[in-house]
Amino acid sequence: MLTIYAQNLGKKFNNEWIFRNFSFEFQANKPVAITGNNGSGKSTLLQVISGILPASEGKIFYKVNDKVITTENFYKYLAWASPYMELVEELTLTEMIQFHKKLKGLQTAHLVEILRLENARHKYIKNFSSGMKQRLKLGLAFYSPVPVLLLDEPTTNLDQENTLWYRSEMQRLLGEKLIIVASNQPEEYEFCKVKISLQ
Ligand SMILES: Nc1ncnc2c1ncn2[C@@H]1O[C@H](COP(=O)(O)OP(=O)(O)OP(=O)(O)O)[C@@H](O)[C@H]1O
Repeated sequence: MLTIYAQNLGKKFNNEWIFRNFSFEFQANKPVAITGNNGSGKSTLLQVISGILPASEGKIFYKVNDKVITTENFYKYLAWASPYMELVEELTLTEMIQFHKKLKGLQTAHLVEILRLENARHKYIKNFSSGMKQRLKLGLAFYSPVPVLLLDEPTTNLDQENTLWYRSEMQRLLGEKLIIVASNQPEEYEFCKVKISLQ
Protein backbone atom coordinates (compact mmCIF):
# COMPACT_ATOMS: atom_id res chain seq x y z
CA MET A 1 0.00 0.00 0.00
CA LEU A 2 1.55 3.27 -1.15
CA THR A 3 1.04 6.53 0.75
CA ILE A 4 2.20 10.04 -0.18
CA TYR A 5 2.75 12.35 2.79
CA ALA A 6 2.68 16.10 2.14
CA GLN A 7 3.63 18.13 5.22
CA ASN A 8 3.38 21.91 5.23
CA LEU A 9 4.38 22.10 1.61
CA GLY A 10 4.99 25.47 0.01
CA LYS A 11 6.23 26.53 -3.40
CA LYS A 12 7.39 29.91 -4.58
CA PHE A 13 8.59 31.15 -7.93
CA ASN A 14 10.64 34.36 -7.94
CA ASN A 15 9.61 35.35 -4.41
CA GLU A 16 5.92 34.79 -5.14
CA TRP A 17 4.29 32.07 -3.04
CA ILE A 18 2.03 29.88 -5.21
CA PHE A 19 0.78 27.88 -2.19
CA ARG A 20 1.83 27.40 1.44
CA ASN A 21 1.06 25.08 4.37
CA PHE A 22 -0.31 22.28 2.24
CA SER A 23 -0.61 19.05 4.24
CA PHE A 24 -2.33 15.85 3.19
CA GLU A 25 -1.95 12.06 3.18
CA PHE A 26 -2.74 10.59 -0.23
CA GLN A 27 -3.75 6.93 -0.37
CA ALA A 28 -5.05 4.35 -2.80
CA ASN A 29 -8.85 3.98 -2.76
CA LYS A 30 -9.14 7.66 -1.86
CA PRO A 31 -9.01 9.59 -5.15
CA VAL A 32 -8.36 13.29 -4.67
CA ALA A 33 -9.26 16.24 -6.86
CA ILE A 34 -7.17 19.39 -6.69
CA THR A 35 -9.37 22.20 -7.92
CA GLY A 36 -9.01 25.97 -8.25
CA ASN A 37 -9.04 28.80 -10.73
CA ASN A 38 -6.55 29.21 -13.56
CA GLY A 39 -3.18 30.03 -12.06
CA SER A 40 -4.12 28.90 -8.55
CA GLY A 41 -1.27 26.37 -8.53
CA LYS A 42 -2.88 23.00 -9.33
CA SER A 43 -0.23 21.90 -11.84
CA THR A 44 2.56 23.20 -9.63
CA LEU A 45 1.24 21.27 -6.63
CA LEU A 46 0.91 18.10 -8.71
CA GLN A 47 4.52 18.46 -9.84
CA VAL A 48 5.73 19.02 -6.28
CA ILE A 49 3.75 15.96 -5.11
CA SER A 50 5.38 13.88 -7.85
CA GLY A 51 8.87 15.03 -6.93
CA ILE A 52 9.44 16.58 -10.38
CA LEU A 53 9.62 20.05 -8.81
CA PRO A 54 11.31 20.63 -5.44
CA ALA A 55 9.23 22.21 -2.66
CA SER A 56 10.37 25.60 -1.35
CA GLU A 57 9.35 24.61 2.18
CA GLY A 58 7.86 21.61 3.94
CA LYS A 59 8.31 17.94 3.23
CA ILE A 60 7.04 15.38 0.75
CA PHE A 61 7.78 11.71 1.23
CA TYR A 62 6.52 8.35 0.05
CA LYS A 63 6.10 4.98 1.69
CA VAL A 64 5.19 1.53 0.40
CA ASN A 65 3.90 -0.23 3.50
CA ASP A 66 6.58 0.90 5.94
CA LYS A 67 9.42 1.30 3.46
CA VAL A 68 10.38 4.86 2.53
CA ILE A 69 10.87 5.51 -1.21
CA THR A 70 13.32 8.25 -2.08
CA THR A 71 12.15 11.16 -4.22
CA GLU A 72 14.66 10.13 -6.92
CA ASN A 73 13.04 6.69 -7.14
CA PHE A 74 9.43 7.77 -6.91
CA TYR A 75 9.05 8.19 -10.68
CA LYS A 76 9.14 4.38 -10.99
CA TYR A 77 5.84 4.17 -9.10
CA LEU A 78 4.15 6.86 -11.09
CA ALA A 79 2.26 7.40 -14.36
CA TRP A 80 1.30 10.87 -15.60
CA ALA A 81 -0.98 12.44 -18.14
CA SER A 82 -0.70 16.21 -18.41
CA PRO A 83 -0.60 18.95 -21.04
CA TYR A 84 3.13 19.58 -20.39
CA MET A 85 4.06 15.90 -20.74
CA GLU A 86 5.27 15.45 -24.29
CA LEU A 87 4.88 12.37 -26.43
CA VAL A 88 7.77 11.55 -28.74
CA GLU A 89 6.49 13.25 -31.87
CA GLU A 90 8.97 11.56 -34.23
CA LEU A 91 7.67 8.07 -33.44
CA THR A 92 4.72 6.28 -35.01
CA LEU A 93 1.97 5.01 -32.71
CA THR A 94 3.33 1.44 -32.85
CA GLU A 95 6.85 2.67 -32.05
CA MET A 96 5.62 4.90 -29.22
CA ILE A 97 3.78 2.01 -27.59
CA GLN A 98 6.85 -0.24 -27.93
CA PHE A 99 9.03 2.50 -26.42
CA HIS A 100 6.67 2.96 -23.48
CA LYS A 101 6.45 -0.82 -22.99
CA LYS A 102 10.25 -1.06 -22.65
CA LEU A 103 10.47 1.97 -20.38
CA LYS A 104 7.57 1.36 -18.05
CA GLY A 105 5.70 -1.78 -19.07
CA LEU A 106 2.14 -2.03 -20.33
CA GLN A 107 -0.67 -4.14 -18.92
CA THR A 108 -2.41 -4.75 -22.23
CA ALA A 109 -1.38 -5.98 -25.67
CA HIS A 110 -4.44 -4.26 -27.13
CA LEU A 111 -3.92 -0.57 -26.41
CA VAL A 112 -4.41 0.43 -30.05
CA GLU A 113 -7.80 -1.25 -30.10
CA ILE A 114 -8.77 0.14 -26.67
CA LEU A 115 -7.96 3.65 -27.95
CA ARG A 116 -9.71 2.94 -31.26
CA LEU A 117 -6.60 4.04 -33.15
CA GLU A 118 -6.31 0.99 -35.45
CA ASN A 119 -6.08 3.24 -38.51
CA ALA A 120 -3.22 5.24 -37.02
CA ARG A 121 -0.77 2.43 -36.18
CA HIS A 122 1.84 3.75 -38.60
CA LYS A 123 1.04 7.44 -38.32
CA TYR A 124 3.60 9.74 -36.72
CA ILE A 125 2.50 11.19 -33.38
CA LYS A 126 3.27 14.67 -34.69
CA ASN A 127 0.44 14.18 -37.20
CA PHE A 128 -2.10 13.12 -34.55
CA SER A 129 -5.01 15.41 -33.71
CA SER A 130 -4.95 16.92 -30.22
CA GLY A 131 -7.71 14.52 -29.09
CA MET A 132 -5.79 11.50 -30.43
CA LYS A 133 -2.68 12.63 -28.54
CA GLN A 134 -4.67 13.07 -25.35
CA ARG A 135 -6.23 9.61 -25.68
CA LEU A 136 -2.79 8.11 -26.19
CA LYS A 137 -1.33 9.92 -23.15
CA LEU A 138 -4.22 8.70 -21.02
CA GLY A 139 -4.06 5.15 -22.38
CA LEU A 140 -0.32 4.86 -21.70
CA ALA A 141 -0.85 6.16 -18.15
CA PHE A 142 -3.91 3.99 -17.41
CA TYR A 143 -2.22 0.76 -18.52
CA SER A 144 1.21 1.33 -16.92
CA PRO A 145 1.84 -1.21 -14.17
CA VAL A 146 2.38 1.38 -11.43
CA PRO A 147 0.40 2.23 -8.29
CA VAL A 148 0.14 6.03 -8.70
CA LEU A 149 -1.78 7.91 -11.39
CA LEU A 150 -1.48 11.71 -11.66
CA LEU A 151 -3.80 13.46 -14.09
CA ASP A 152 -3.70 17.13 -15.02
CA GLU A 153 -6.74 18.35 -16.99
CA PRO A 154 -7.36 14.80 -18.25
CA THR A 155 -10.26 15.42 -20.63
CA THR A 156 -8.67 18.38 -22.43
CA ASN A 157 -9.43 17.98 -26.15
CA LEU A 158 -11.59 14.89 -25.66
CA ASP A 159 -15.02 14.72 -27.29
CA GLN A 160 -18.07 13.38 -25.47
CA GLU A 161 -17.49 9.75 -26.42
CA ASN A 162 -13.89 9.83 -25.25
CA THR A 163 -14.86 11.65 -22.06
CA LEU A 164 -17.21 8.72 -21.34
CA TRP A 165 -14.32 6.34 -22.01
CA TYR A 166 -12.17 8.33 -19.53
CA ARG A 167 -14.89 8.02 -16.90
CA SER A 168 -15.31 4.28 -17.37
CA GLU A 169 -11.53 3.75 -17.14
CA MET A 170 -11.52 5.78 -13.92
CA GLN A 171 -14.22 3.53 -12.44
CA ARG A 172 -12.02 0.54 -13.27
CA LEU A 173 -8.89 2.08 -11.72
CA LEU A 174 -10.46 3.65 -8.62
CA GLY A 175 -9.95 0.67 -6.35
CA GLU A 176 -6.52 -0.14 -7.76
CA LYS A 177 -4.46 3.02 -7.77
CA LEU A 178 -3.68 6.16 -5.86
CA ILE A 179 -5.27 8.79 -8.10
CA ILE A 180 -4.88 12.58 -8.00
CA VAL A 181 -6.66 14.76 -10.57
CA ALA A 182 -5.87 18.47 -11.03
CA SER A 183 -8.83 20.06 -12.73
CA ASN A 184 -11.45 22.76 -12.74
CA GLN A 185 -14.02 20.74 -14.67
CA PRO A 186 -16.35 18.84 -12.28
CA GLU A 187 -17.10 16.08 -14.83
CA GLU A 188 -13.39 15.13 -14.73
CA TYR A 189 -13.29 14.54 -10.99
CA GLU A 190 -16.85 13.70 -9.89
CA PHE A 191 -15.60 10.25 -8.77
CA CYS A 192 -13.19 11.87 -6.26
CA LYS A 193 -14.41 11.67 -2.69
CA VAL A 194 -11.95 14.33 -1.55
CA LYS A 195 -11.76 17.74 -3.19
CA ILE A 196 -9.05 20.19 -2.24
CA SER A 197 -9.56 23.72 -3.47
CA LEU A 198 -6.57 26.01 -3.99
CA GLN A 199 -7.33 29.72 -3.68
N1 LIG B 1 8.39 27.75 -13.85
C1 LIG B 1 7.69 28.80 -13.39
N2 LIG B 1 8.27 29.99 -13.14
C2 LIG B 1 7.57 31.03 -12.66
N3 LIG B 1 6.27 30.99 -12.39
C3 LIG B 1 5.61 29.83 -12.61
C4 LIG B 1 6.28 28.67 -13.13
N4 LIG B 1 5.38 27.68 -13.23
C5 LIG B 1 4.20 28.19 -12.82
N5 LIG B 1 4.33 29.47 -12.44
C6 LIG B 1 3.27 30.34 -11.90
O1 LIG B 1 2.63 29.65 -10.84
C7 LIG B 1 1.24 29.97 -10.81
C8 LIG B 1 0.43 28.69 -10.77
O2 LIG B 1 0.54 28.02 -12.05
P1 LIG B 1 -0.09 26.59 -12.29
O3 LIG B 1 0.20 26.22 -13.70
O4 LIG B 1 0.36 25.67 -11.22
O5 LIG B 1 -1.65 26.90 -12.10
P2 LIG B 1 -2.92 26.01 -12.44
O6 LIG B 1 -3.84 26.13 -11.27
O7 LIG B 1 -2.51 24.63 -12.83
O8 LIG B 1 -3.52 26.81 -13.67
P3 LIG B 1 -4.42 26.33 -14.94
O9 LIG B 1 -5.81 26.03 -14.39
O10 LIG B 1 -4.41 27.56 -15.78
O11 LIG B 1 -3.76 25.16 -15.57
C9 LIG B 1 0.98 30.88 -12.00
O12 LIG B 1 1.00 32.22 -11.55
C10 LIG B 1 2.16 30.61 -12.91
O13 LIG B 1 2.48 31.73 -13.70
